Amino acid sequence: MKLRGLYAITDSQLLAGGKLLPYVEAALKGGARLLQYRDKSSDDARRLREAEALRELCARHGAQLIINDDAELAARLGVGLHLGQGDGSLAAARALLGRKAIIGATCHARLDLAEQAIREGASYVAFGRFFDSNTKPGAPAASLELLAQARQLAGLPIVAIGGVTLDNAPSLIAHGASLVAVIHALFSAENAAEVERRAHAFSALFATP
Ligand SMILES: Cc1ncc(COP(=O)(O)OP(=O)(O)O)c(N)n1
Ligand SMILES: Cc1nc(C(=O)O)sc1CCOP(=O)(O)O
Ligand SMILES: [Mg+2]
Repeated sequence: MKLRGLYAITDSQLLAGGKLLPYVEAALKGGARLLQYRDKSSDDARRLREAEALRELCARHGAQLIINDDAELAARLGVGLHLGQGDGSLAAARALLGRKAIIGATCHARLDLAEQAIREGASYVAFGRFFDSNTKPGAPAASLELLAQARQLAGLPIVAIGGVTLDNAPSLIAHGASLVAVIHALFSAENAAEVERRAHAFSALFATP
């Protein structure tokens, strides 16, 4: 599967109150190619239940589910994984999940971290944050020039994250981003129909002329 397009990431606050499944389904209908389940709680039973439901939705829409932080849950469901710098060994996760699994790595604004992630078996490398982020305002800042440099270095898909909106996503794509990862500008919508409209608009930015 070619990794290119909208990468939607869930948020426990924005999707509270029964919005998780309808809003995610809207994002998938709008063309999201990857969906990351990002839930920082320790309620393992709920996390398993929700991740299973998301796996089913992704399968129905031809998208890939990625679990944030939790290699064991990803292995249990047979889906992908995203690891940050403090989230455990990428090489160990690759051994656990097998060579076909999608495993992504946070590289902040550092090409050396991307080189290391590539050596350890990453499927994509993620850089950010590129703009002011509602979700993670304190994340280290990254520049558009970095994306162009990463393009030279990595034969892998490059994910851009952090404050991505419909207005600024074109600059990220022009500088080499293969996927744009979005939370607030996608899921802060008033209703599921608006999520779908936004997802369509993000996806259209990747359409080849
Ligand atoms: C696609 C993508 N890129 C970066 C991150 C951030 O990961 P991390 O630094 O581990 O921070 P948390 O998301 O775990 O708070 C991500 N989740 N997804
Ligand atoms: C989870 C995350 N990681 C980041 C990083 O820079 O590594 S920025 C971020 C939050 C992305 O959410 P929003 O689209 O609302 O800014
Ligand atoms: Mg993490």
